[in-house]
Amino acid sequence: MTHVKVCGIREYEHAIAAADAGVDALGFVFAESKRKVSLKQAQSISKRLPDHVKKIGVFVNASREELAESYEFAGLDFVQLHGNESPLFCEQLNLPFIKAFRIKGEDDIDRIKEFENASYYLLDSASGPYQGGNGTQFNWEFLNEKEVDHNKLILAGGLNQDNLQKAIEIVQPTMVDVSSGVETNGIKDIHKIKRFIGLAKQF
Ligand SMILES: O=C(O)c1ccccc1NCC(=O)[C@H](O)[C@H](O)COP(=O)(O)O
Repeated sequence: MTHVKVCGIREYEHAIAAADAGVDALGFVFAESKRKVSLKQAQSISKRLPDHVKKIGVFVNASREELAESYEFAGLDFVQLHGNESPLFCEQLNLPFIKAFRIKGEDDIDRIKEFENASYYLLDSASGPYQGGNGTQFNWEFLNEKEVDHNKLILAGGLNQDNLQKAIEIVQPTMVDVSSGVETNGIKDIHKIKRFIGLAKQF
């Protein structure tokens, strides 16, 4: 069964609806974004959620100090790194981390090898103006010839209820990540969240 992460959570009612529908992880964006939350907002949501739902903080080129403080303050289980964080920076972090990769071509997938101590690798699209959450898809076929540990693979980028089944069949990730695909007019939509989670759990 494929695990599900819903990213860009800003409201408790969306978080608890996702938790009740069986979500495995929720993402709080601390980087510059229309989905940005404060540490206090994230903490207030995070502490009311069940322990089995993993809380993930999303960052772009944050300092070690910011990552460590945010991890503690907001009760995070992982930090998710969407910037140019180097393998050395990640190795010395001493926090459970997910490294995000923006995939333009097959070669971008080879960079995963440099981050062996990542808990997960999140593959996202490179198209769109932001470092993540663009609602755009990359070519999943790029993974075809690659030796990647699928138990550590999170697929992101433009997923929605219409392309989810095909995405899971082609990529076989351990987890799928969605943000734009469960929004209506830029706001999380509880019906879409529930439908997406229910669908992912069938595969
Ligand atoms: O969601 C954002 O606004 C964001 C901004 C800056 C860095 C990362 C961001 N999101 C990270 C995620 O994990 C998203 O869920 C992922 O990029 C997929 O988003 P989408 O294509 O909208 O489903």
